Amino acid sequence: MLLAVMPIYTYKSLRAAGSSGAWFRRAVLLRLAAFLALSTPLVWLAVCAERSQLSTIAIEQSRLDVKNLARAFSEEVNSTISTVDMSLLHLRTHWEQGHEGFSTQVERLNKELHGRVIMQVSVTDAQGRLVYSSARPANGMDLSDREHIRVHLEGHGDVLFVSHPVLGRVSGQWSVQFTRPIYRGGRLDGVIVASVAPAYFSRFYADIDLGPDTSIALVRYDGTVVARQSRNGSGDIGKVLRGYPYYAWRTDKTEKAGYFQRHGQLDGIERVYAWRDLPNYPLTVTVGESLADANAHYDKQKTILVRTGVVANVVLALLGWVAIAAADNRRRAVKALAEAEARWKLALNAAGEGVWDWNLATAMLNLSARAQALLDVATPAIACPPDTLYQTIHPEDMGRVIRALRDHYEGRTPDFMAEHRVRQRDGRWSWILARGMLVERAPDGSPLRMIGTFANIDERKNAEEQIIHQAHHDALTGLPNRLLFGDRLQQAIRAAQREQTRLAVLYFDLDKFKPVNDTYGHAVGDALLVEVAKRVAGTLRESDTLARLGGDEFVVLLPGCSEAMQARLVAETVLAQLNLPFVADGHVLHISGSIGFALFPDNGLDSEELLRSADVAMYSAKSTGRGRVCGPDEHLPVAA
Ligand SMILES: Nc1nc2c(ncn2[C@@H]2O[C@H](COP(=O)(O)OP(=O)(O)OP(=O)(O)O)[C@@H](O)[C@H]2O)c(=O)[nH]1
Repeated sequence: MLLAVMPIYTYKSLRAAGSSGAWFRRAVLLRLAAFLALSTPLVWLAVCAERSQLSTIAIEQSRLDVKNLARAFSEEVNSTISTVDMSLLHLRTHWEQGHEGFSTQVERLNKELHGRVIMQVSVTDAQGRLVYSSARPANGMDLSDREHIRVHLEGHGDVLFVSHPVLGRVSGQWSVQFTRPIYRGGRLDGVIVASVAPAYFSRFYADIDLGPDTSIALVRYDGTVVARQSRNGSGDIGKVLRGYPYYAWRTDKTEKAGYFQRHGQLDGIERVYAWRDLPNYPLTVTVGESLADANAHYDKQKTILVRTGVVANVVLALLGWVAIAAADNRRRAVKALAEAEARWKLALNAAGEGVWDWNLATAMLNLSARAQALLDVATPAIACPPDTLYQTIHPEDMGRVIRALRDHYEGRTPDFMAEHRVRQRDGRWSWILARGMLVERAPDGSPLRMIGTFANIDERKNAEEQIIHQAHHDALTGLPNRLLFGDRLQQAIRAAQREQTRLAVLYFDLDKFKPVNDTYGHAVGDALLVEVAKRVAGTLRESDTLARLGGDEFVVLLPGCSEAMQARLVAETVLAQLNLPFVADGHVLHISGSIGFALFPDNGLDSEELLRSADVAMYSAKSTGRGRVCGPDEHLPVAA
């Protein structure tokens, strides 16, 4: 059958349709390339966005750091300058009260301040000539041209002045001059000068490692670098910075602190800067952390991010490859399935077979056009729960169908096959051969889906029935033959045994039949035999069986007959019919018959014995004159 050779595509077989070669198919590789061309930029866009986010965080963190440092630095520097200023005021008081013991005061003060700041102290007269120096003997040198002296000689009031850093000609050391005017009697009497090494202002940060490119500077109101802690060491002291936003303090006093980001003027390094004005002095502190240092804190995270991107890209590529290869496999399998389906449907249609697909989970039966015609249903999909099969299947076939289904479900048969009748819409029964096989089971093993075919077998069934009929019936009269009669007689005997009843058999042979044949021909003899069968059958009950054993011999089974009298009565009735004239093929014929009968169990305990008894009785009737009925007890006359 076609079903046996056609491929059955199940989910498993679809999966199996894929092969390792699928990975390297051109179509798969092209799709993978397209997938990667789309997904890779997305992955790296995400990585770049995250890296940029980290850079933003780095700069924000850096701003916070430099802001805090600028505040701390400004407080420290302010404290140092206050110390210097307080010391100047203290020494000025001494100087104003008299010059004696002034050197001692200076030494004592330096001792007290040791560790915080060490100052050299000088004093000029009202003309700017040096009258005292803690570093060397006063030689009356004219210092009136120096900015930090001149500013007081010009009279700008009692304010602290901070000078440009000056590189000592002899010492080679930088110093910054802090000066205040000296008054006597309300008039300018000179200038007191404290010289301080700029390193004092940034020493506090020498030990703080913010990164190699961090810059901490103290800048004068005109942009002059007073002190700077950077990779350049003290090399930048005295240089003038231009164009920085913190100059605004001179015009716009509202801004006292702020940020900016730029390339450093002194070393070209890009930094995040925080600046803050000293509250009481014309100085600004700046702290700058290089972007490279700020970002270095997040280098590890950035490296991890890049590695994550690489891993994500690889994983995405592999997953994409698997998914694309699987999709390609499935597409090919489905295509192969469609082609195969088309092929075998064509083959099945050509063979006149209908295809059915029964979903047991939804109880829906899908039918091809041919299957629909065979079942004689109006739609290609019908509800068909297993317990409604009896509505369409012939009751006599139902048990066989259910058994075949159960055998297949339980694995005893490789496929399902059953021949059964189905009811047509006009009420007729039509024979079909149903074949099928389970293609899907639930995880618990219960059947989910079956597919199969229907074929109409009416013709074969009719032929079979005809053969069976011919094997059991007499071709001339249509009566049961010896075989069928023997079968029915055995069944009747078994029933009589079970029910403790009796039955009778008549055995009769026509008298003077041969002359009919001889006189009118065989065809007339045949016609007479047919008429005899009809007439005798007409005298019997439906439950009786009239059979032709051959020639002009007939038997009758009387299942309900329990008395010899009854049997005799039936035999007499049959005989009366045989004695009546027959018309066969236009000829009026007169025959008769000799009838013997026997009873079960009286005259035989099985069919053969019983028939033999009836035959013997018939022979008695024949030999005692013909045209009569004889029972089993009526013996043959003793031969003369
Ligand atoms: N026409 C016809 N004749 C048959 C058929 N079968 C057997 N015969 C004939 O039927 C006759 C039966 O023989 P007998 O029963 O001895 O002949 P009979 O004349 O009835 O003799 P008795 O029974 O002694 O009265 C034979 O001539 C057979 O050839 C048949 O199917 N058709």
